[in-house]
Amino acid sequence: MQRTVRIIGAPTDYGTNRRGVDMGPSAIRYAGLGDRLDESGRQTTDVGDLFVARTAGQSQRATDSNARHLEETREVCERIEAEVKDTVESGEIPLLLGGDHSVAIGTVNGATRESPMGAVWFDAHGDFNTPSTSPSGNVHGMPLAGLLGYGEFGEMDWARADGLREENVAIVGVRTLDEHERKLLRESDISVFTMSEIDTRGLTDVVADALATATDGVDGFHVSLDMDWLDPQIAPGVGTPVRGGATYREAHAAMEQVAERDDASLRSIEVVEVNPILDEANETAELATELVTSALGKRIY
Ligand SMILES: NC(=[NH2+])NCCC[C@H](N)C(=O)O
Ligand SMILES: [Mn+2]
Ligand SMILES: [Mn+2]
Repeated sequence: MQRTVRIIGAPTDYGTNRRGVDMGPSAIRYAGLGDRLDESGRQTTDVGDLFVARTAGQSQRATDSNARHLEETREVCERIEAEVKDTVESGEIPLLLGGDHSVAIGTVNGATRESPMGAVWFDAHGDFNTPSTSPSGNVHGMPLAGLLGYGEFGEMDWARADGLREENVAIVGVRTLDEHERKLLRESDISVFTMSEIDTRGLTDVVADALATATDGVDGFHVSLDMDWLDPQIAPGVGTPVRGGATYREAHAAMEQVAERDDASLRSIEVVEVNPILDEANETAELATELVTSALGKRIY
């Protein structure tokens, strides 16, 4: 029996200066997420959106600190953590809809339950800045460093997820890194699979390696799907697009490889960075819906 998927919205844009990504959960639901999953044979429940306090005013967030809105991000992530924890404890699979990528701090903290866990992070970026290395001050560029307790995050219990094992973390699709971020990643035990490696070895081999990394010696893994992993031509609705991303077919193939893993080992999944304001007729949200459905077991035949 396949486990039920619990859909949880986290409509936050506190982690980025480009606003609009807080509308991601609506756009993804509007694209038919619940129905698509039901049609594929997956049972679902949708608990709606978690509370995210609105701040009035500016069309873009300020750009004046090392880690902007960290306090608001903590609040949102603690709510996510509680809901995800409850989901995992009740035997369901949490499907978290972002929001910017800072939500991952909540999802992974809720999913680990102190038991060692791995993660596959599909992303154009490393998300491995710390407040002192970040060139932008955007927390969505920091969640992996936060979860692994790097830099200032070492002191932040709410961000660090002690169950996430660094040697079981794989990033897939990387094609841009900030200077200090690159250095810190090289010193870490994270496996980084760049877009160039995908070009030379092929996507299937790379994703097989990433999944092997994420599941080796642990009893569960998390999937973090940043929509900027994809090429901006097919996923234009993201705040930090980078040319040269995964194709439509590569992305589906990767998600099907995720689904081929034992259903019991998938601890949690999230899809983030869908920004409807930057999108074209909701195509990025539709693609997010398709990919998540593939990852949760939908097959062509
Ligand atoms: N989740 C994301 N889209 N992250 C983008 C991060 C971009 C850049 N590395 C930064 O720190 O600002
Ligand atoms: Mn990214
Ligand atoms: Mn990201």
